[in-house]
Amino acid sequence: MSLSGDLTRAQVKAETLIEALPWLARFSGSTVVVKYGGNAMTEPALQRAFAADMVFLRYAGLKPVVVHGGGPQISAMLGRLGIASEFRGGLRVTTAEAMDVVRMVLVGQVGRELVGLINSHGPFAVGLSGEDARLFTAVRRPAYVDGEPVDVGQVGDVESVDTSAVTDLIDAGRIPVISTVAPDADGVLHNLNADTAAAALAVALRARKLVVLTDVAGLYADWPDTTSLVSEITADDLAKLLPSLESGMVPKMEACLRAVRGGVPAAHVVDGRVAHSTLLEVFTSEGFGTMVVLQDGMVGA
Ligand SMILES: Nc1ncnc2c1ncn2[C@@H]1O[C@H](COP(=O)(O)OP(=O)(O)O)[C@@H](O)[C@H]1O
Ligand SMILES: CC(=O)N[C@@H](CCC(=O)OP(=O)(O)O)C(=O)O
Repeated sequence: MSLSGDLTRAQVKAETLIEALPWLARFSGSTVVVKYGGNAMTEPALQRAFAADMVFLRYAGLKPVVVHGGGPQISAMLGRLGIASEFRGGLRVTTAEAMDVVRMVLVGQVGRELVGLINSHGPFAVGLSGEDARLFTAVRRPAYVDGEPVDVGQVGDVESVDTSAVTDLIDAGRIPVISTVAPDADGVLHNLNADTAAAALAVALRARKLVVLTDVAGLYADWPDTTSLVSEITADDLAKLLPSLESGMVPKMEACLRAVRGGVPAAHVVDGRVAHSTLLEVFTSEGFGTMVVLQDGMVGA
């Protein structure tokens, strides 16, 4: 490499770093709720990149809170145990038997693995489930298929959030890592869709952003037409689009809508197949994926 080539590369690196400056200034001190899911959760190099991103955010003065999914891991374990599972309207039909497996996999496996990855960088991550310190209280929810409600068993929506355990950890400089199982008011455990729970938590924490990782580039207005990627959409336009969306995108986009209507300035769906997608979203001028805002012209998201 020539001296001028080295200088050019150094300048590109410096420009990349300096591009983050206005975003560091804007978001330092802010709480960001990140839903970890999709490929980022199953591919080892992407898992490590995600964990590094959370620690980067923390050192940059942001307050990351991670809510993790685990649908593929739950399905794999149910399969190994010979328990059938089925999705309706994007939600897993959860019998009492399946609920035991959901809790075991989310709290005991996926949550623990992510805590370990983050903690390879320092003593930051502490795992919680929705059961801890009454973080989430669930209420049974139906799924909707062709506009009709269908019973999906022990599946919950978030009825209330007690943020105190999470804010205690944030105040201590930790990174909370949250598994989405929660009791209802009678103590019956429910399976919460992780996108839904992340949105409810972002609202309760008055987060600055909700970032949802998935395994596509973002929301497509006309799925699977790849030219129809939406870079920004308002809550009202998203509400109109929701009935036409399929499967996993339904709870994800409902979650974004819930977040921005609940006061979170921006909700983003980003491509978890790309390493460091969270950093690209937070710290670069172009942003990344699909951004949902309450109204057009919302600045500073
Ligand atoms: N309009 C749409 N835009 C983007 N993806 C869509 C759309 N409709 C359906 N999908 C599907 O939804 C999937 C994301 O949902 P899901 O698999 O549940 O995500 P995750 O595992 O990240 O929670 C995408 O991989 C895609 O196959
Ligand atoms: C009710 C419901 O469907 N719960 C989900 C919980 C995990 C989750 O949401 O995981 P992903 O984000 O990876 O899809 C499930 O059982 O699969």
